[in-house]
Amino acid sequence: MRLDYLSIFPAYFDVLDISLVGKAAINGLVEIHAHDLRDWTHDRHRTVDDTPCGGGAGMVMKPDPWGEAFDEIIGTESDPSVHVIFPAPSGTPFTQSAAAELSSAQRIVFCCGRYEGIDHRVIDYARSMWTVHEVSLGDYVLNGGEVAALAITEAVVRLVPGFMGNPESLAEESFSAGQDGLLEYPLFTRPVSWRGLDVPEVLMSGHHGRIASWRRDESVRLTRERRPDLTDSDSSGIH
Ligand SMILES: Nc1nc2cc(Br)ccc2s1
Repeated sequence: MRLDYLSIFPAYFDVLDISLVGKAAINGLVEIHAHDLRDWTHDRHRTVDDTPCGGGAGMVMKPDPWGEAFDEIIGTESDPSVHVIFPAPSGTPFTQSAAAELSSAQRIVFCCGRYEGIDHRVIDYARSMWTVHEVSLGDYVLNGGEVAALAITEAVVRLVPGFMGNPESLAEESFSAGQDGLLEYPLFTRPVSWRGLDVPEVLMSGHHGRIASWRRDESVRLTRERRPDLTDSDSSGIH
């Protein structure tokens, strides 16, 4: 899997060299390329933004640098196997299933907006050429798409076959299919008693049936408490 990042702050992605994703890069599972969008400007000030047509506050990212960067980084041929991701507050909520789908992609290009956002024609052009995802990480606004791109990267790359040492652990995580799309149950380890707080007895019983039942009940309880929106989804197993 090749991952490209287009940003006016490419140094944000240096962290990928030291994180788990860096390990995958070393193993050859992923190839990471960060690019400075200003490298595709031609004026002395390396300008990437301009005032919004129709008025309004703030600045909008000009389409020209993006188009030239696309030409060099991705090419000028249409290819639906290339996934282009635009993190944006107005995007579709990013989910574990979206991460799972992207984990089989061979090419992902992250376009990290700044200012008030990117000229919409950039997204329209990308849609005419590649598979585009406008995604949000939640109902809050960041200063740019870089942090969102890092979060999406981690969610996707950890699902790439061969990345996780123990792929079985993925099956029991929150939102995973193995968890019926529910939130993960509470976890405990030794010591059995810590500062007056004990591990639930059932987990020390060695009775696998009771343990499984307790964990399921806890997942259902937590999901109903914290994410009632998940309890009606088809994959949740609870209605
Ligand atoms: N939650 C998010 N906020 C932002 C802000 C900008 Br500017 C670009 C992308 C995103 S994703």
